[in-house]
Amino acid sequence: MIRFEDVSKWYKRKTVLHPFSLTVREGSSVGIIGPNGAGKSTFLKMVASLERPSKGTVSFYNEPYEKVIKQVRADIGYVPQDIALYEELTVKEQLSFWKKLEPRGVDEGFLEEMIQTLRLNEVFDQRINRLSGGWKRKVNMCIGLLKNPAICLLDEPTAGVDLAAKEDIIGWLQTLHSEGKTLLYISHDWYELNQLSDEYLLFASGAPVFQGSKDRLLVEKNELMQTYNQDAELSRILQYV
Ligand SMILES: Nc1ncnc2c1ncn2[C@@H]1O[C@H](COP(=O)(O)OP(=O)(O)OP(=O)(O)O)[C@@H](O)[C@H]1O
Repeated sequence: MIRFEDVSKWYKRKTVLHPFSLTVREGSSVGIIGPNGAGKSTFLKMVASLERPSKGTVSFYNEPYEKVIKQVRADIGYVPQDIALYEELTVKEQLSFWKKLEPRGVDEGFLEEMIQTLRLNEVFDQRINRLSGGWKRKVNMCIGLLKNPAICLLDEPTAGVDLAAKEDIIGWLQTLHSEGKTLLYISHDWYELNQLSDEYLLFASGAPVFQGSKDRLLVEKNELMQTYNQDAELSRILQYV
């Protein structure tokens, strides 16, 4: 349902993603892995339509992106790696601020379930600047997914959080997956990846070099390590599969 065809991306003279093609199935939960700087975030931003390809085409629902742009915008929720919250607001104020910005309104039942699962009600009246990194990341996630999106994109959703917050976040993402939503998330954490992914997308040196199940990754990992033997970080990642 999401298809990249011969897509590449460059900034000025710097090529960040070399030409690649891939498809993401509706309802799949895709763990995006790879060394720093391999192009994972740029790829995710292109799915989110925050970045456009320099060359090639992206289609959603078998239609070119340009034709279904409105539906795509409505269907996508993006949780950025960087937390950008208003530090002076309480969690409650923060959520109501972002709710007002949703053009189609918010499904209150869904929001309530997300708040409960992430236990945000425990810190509802606290200002953001008083919260730990784990709570901030949960608020950040709640805002990114406020509109109950069919396609959930998350850039390192559990980076820097403690185990309790991690369990909450993983639990919520598992719920979304079980409801048939499509999940794409970047992670460096094999615990999280094992809990959530039914498919892996591995980036190396500016291109996706593997897409498939964990079983297939296990079969192909030695070959991948040999092919990219200059990339010590990639070998390190694959050692933990
Ligand atoms: N707006 C930009 N202008 C120029 N270069 C960029 C821009 N955005 C990303 N890059 C470069 O593209 C390359 C890939 O970056 P990207 O953030 O996609 O990698 P990543 O795999 O997500 O890395 P990380 O794991 O560190 O987040 C990096 O070398 C980065 O410096």
